[in-house]
Amino acid sequence: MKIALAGDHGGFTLKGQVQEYLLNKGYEVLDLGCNSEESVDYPNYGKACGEAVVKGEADKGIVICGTGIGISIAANKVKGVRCALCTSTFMAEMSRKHNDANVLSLGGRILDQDTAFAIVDTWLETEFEGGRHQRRVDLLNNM
Ligand SMILES: O=C(CO)[C@H](O)[C@H](O)COP(=O)(O)O
Repeated sequence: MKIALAGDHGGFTLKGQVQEYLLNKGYEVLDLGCNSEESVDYPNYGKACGEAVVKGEADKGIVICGTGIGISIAANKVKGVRCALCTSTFMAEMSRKHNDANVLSLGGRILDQDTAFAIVDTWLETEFEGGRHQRRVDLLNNM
C-alpha cells in the first residue's frame, strides 16, 4: 500500500517519524514535503496530499500540521477527500469504520510519537463497515 505524506513546518518532525515508521512496516511512501522546519503554508500541502489520493497516485494520505486542523480543512476542499483529524485511536477507528476516511490528519504539536504511531496503525488497519454508513458517505461524496 502506498501512503502520500505531507505537512507544514509544524508537522515536519512528526512527518519524518511517521515516514520512517511506515517504511519500516513495509508501506510505500510518497513524500510531498515540506522538507525542513522553514515556515511554509499548510494549504498547499493539504491540497497536494488530497489530490494525490484522489488521482490514485497513493492509496491513502496522511497530513500533518501543528494542530492538524488547518491542513485537514485544506485536504477536505479536494473533491473526493474525506480527511479526518484524529487525536485518539478511537477517532481513527471510527473515521475508517463509519466515514471511510481516505486521509488522516495529525497534529505535530499535539501528539507524542507513540500516540501518533498508534493512531496511524489503527487507521491503516481498520476497514470501512459499509451498510448504513455507505449511504452517508455517498451523501458526502455528492455534496
Ligand atoms: O497548525 C497549523 C494550522 O492549523 C499550522 O501548523 C500553524 O498555524 C503554523 O503556525 P506558525 O506559522 O505560527 O508556526
